[in-house]
Amino acid sequence: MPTFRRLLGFLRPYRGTWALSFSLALLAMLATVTSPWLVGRGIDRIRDGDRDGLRLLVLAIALLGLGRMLLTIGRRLVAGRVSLGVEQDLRDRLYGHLQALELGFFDRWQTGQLMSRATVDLGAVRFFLGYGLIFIVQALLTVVLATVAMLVQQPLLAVLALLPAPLIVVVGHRYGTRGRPAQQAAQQAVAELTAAAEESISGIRVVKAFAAEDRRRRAFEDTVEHAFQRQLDAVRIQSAFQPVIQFLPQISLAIVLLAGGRMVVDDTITVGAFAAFYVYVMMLIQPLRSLGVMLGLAQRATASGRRLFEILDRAPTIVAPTGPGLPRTLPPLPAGPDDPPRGELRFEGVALRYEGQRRPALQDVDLVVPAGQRMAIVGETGSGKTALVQLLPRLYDPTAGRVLLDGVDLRDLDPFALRHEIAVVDDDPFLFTDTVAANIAYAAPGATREQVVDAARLAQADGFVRELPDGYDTVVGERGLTLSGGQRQRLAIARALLAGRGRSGGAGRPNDAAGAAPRGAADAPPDGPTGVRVLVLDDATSNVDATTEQAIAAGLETAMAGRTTLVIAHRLSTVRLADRVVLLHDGRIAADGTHDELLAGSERYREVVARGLDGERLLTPATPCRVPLDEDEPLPTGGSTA
Ligand SMILES: Nc1ncnc2c1ncn2[C@@H]1O[C@H](COP(=O)(O)OP(=O)(O)OP(=O)(O)O)[C@@H](O)[C@H]1O
Repeated sequence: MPTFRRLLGFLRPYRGTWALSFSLALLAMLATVTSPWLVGRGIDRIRDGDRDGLRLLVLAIALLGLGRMLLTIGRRLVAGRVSLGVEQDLRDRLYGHLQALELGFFDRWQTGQLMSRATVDLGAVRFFLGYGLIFIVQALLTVVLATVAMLVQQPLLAVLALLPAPLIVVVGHRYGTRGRPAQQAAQQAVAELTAAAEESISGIRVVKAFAAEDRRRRAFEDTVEHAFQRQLDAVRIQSAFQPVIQFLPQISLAIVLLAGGRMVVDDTITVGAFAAFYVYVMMLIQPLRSLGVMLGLAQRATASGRRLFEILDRAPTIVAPTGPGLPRTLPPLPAGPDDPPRGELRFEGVALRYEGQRRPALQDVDLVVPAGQRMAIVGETGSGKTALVQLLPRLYDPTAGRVLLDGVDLRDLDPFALRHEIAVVDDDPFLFTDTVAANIAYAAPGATREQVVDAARLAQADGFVRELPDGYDTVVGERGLTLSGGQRQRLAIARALLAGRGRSGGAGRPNDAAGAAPRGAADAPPDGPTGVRVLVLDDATSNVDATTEQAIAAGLETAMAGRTTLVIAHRLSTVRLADRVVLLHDGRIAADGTHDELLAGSERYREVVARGLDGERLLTPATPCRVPLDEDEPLPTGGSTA
């Protein structure tokens, strides 16, 4: 019941419209209930041979019918507005809420589950609130008004005719208690089906690559069978109850024919009164029957509502903090050469344990990354590299300790504002179904075409983009399936290069001026990206060949210049982009220093290099690297691990 009451809460903004709809329904029902009485009077006029009286009554019946028609048209229009309004509100609220929820929520929910709630459940709720509820009210009104009319005219006959009514209520109630759980189970099964289908389609490449179509199909057939059985359970209950609910009103008709017919024969009532009564009972049948259907609708809506509230009640955990002086803002970006550089990162006693995980992904992480430094993060798979960088845009909050950007605890910042300060290039970049240009300009919607092309050129994407059928206006498919992994990665780098542009309003690149960039800053074009303090590259060049990678590295050089950069590195060439290397092991910092220092001093680093860090290339002194390094800096060869 609380769910039902909460669902009614969605009608609150439409109280006025709903009241209008209700009033129109009431008037229409009054007209409906009056007409059998007029029909009865008309029949008596026929018996009496009263032509004028009959004509008048026919006119009244016709006018009443016309009025009812107009009222119903108005009521339907008004109810339609309510239904569509509720649907829109529900969609906005659910989508807005999903957007506000933190990443951790999506770790535990299947996409298909969320999709089915956003479509199937939302549809059930809006149909019930928009139409179902008014049908129920209308049906109840008809029952009440017709009952009153019958009681006023023939109390005894009315009581006899209404004898089966309590039975209908009892059966309806039983139907409710047994039908609701069955409906819920069926809906859950359909949601699982949707989730399974979604996963099969989005994972189609893996399915095909491992020739797992048959296995996948069999698993899917099991899910279909489960959904089929649950729906069959619901149908069985429906099949047993619905016909009974339909049959019971027929008993009333039989009683009226029997008892009322005798009264006419005995001259206790007129034929007209009997006819009117008969029409009243007929009038009751449809609402009583549809009440059963509507009960089912109400049940479904309540079950769906519960599933929607399960999401809506899940409060986002990563939100803008409230309290005196909160959320805080970051110190301004440098406006001139004398201003301090920005982008300093501090990890103080940081630990992160993902929900439901026993082992922490990060623990006791103490780290200071000075503004403008480029730090490579290396480590075996699962060592916590991604976990560490995910803390920066507050995709997750640390479970212990704190992370500070330019002296401000990230938890004191509005995550929305913070994310404008940090550009991330993922290792599996997601592209939206949109043009190449729009995908590049995703983080900077105000960027001009020139800026987009510029960023693409720097990311070595311009060449292949121009060869696409519509160049920058080519729409790339879902997840950019029409592009290769390397091409997607280059677009993602271009996107990061553009991030923050036009937001800070400052001309040029703010951090350059203070000389924070240890190298490369001087090579950057004067109209480079602005505003982003921290750049995170999650093995951003893992999908491209060596030649392209070197070219991208030159572009990255521009992006990194003057801003703090954290690079998750799997290869030597990526490590070479950095001033400093941090080695993670089991979520802890195992070594920290330059590549050469670590090679010389850390046994574990040497192991990681030899086993995982694309060892061959790292250990081969001949590995070419055209990243512009300072002339006096020797190329790291890594030979010492041999
Ligand atoms: N969303 C998540 N929910 C629960 N556990 C997670 C989640 N993401 C990562 N983990 C776990 O946390 C640990 C650290 O994972 P992380 O992704 O940071 O490793 P990584 O060093 O980036 O590995 P790789 O090089 O393979 O990408 C792993 O044990 C992983 O299983």
